[in-house]
Amino acid sequence: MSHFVAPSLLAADFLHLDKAIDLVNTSEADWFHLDVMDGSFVPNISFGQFIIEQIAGRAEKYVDVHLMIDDPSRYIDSFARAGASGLTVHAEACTHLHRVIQQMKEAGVKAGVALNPHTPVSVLENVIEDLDLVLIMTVNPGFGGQQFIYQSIPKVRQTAELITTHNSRALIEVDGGIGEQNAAKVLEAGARVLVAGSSVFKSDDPAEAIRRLKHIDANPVAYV
Ligand SMILES: O=C(CO)[C@@H](O)[C@H](O)COP(=O)(O)O
Repeated sequence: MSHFVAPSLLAADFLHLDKAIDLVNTSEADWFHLDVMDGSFVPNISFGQFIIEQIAGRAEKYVDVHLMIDDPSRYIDSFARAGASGLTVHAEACTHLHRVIQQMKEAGVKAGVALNPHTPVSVLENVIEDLDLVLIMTVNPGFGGQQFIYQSIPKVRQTAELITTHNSRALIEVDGGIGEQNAAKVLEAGARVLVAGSSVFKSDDPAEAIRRLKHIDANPVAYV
């Protein structure tokens, strides 16, 4: 099964977001990845529903929205209405994670859960069957351009095992410090979605950077 490439617009030039959107639309990228930060769950503040609505209105591909916000249950419906195809909440930000997953499904979007680097995969044991996506953070969330944490690779493998054991359809997404130097390794561990911010938008040729990530040579483990 081939993998998906999801450029993160956080690393794009915000004065020319239209160009970044057109680039993703016309490139070999599969998804848009949009990072919502609230200045509380993570130190930075990025953008919210109104910007996402505009991006989604121009996007011709799957719109993957990563909510790095406290108590995301308050905003599931409004992000779904803004045009998200899928929403991902942080396990660490939800007191009632099972309920929030049901809320995403009821809102008609794909349901994802993200785990920070310190959070064990075992927190997903009782919800994995309901998930469409598991996002393994490969940096601490809140900033683009950080160093990939190599301990994430066995964690991706553990997640793939959990998915197989529970016969879940969830895809594994990796996010943070992803580029050509580590893409094969995470894919071989079981990742199916590569989020890439700096390695795409800070490169001299973003479309070519996307193309190279899409054509990475790897021997992925078999699951889902
Ligand atoms: O969620 C986040 C950061 O919190 C990411 O989506 C980053 O935006 C990825 O950026 P790079 O590490 O690829 O620059």
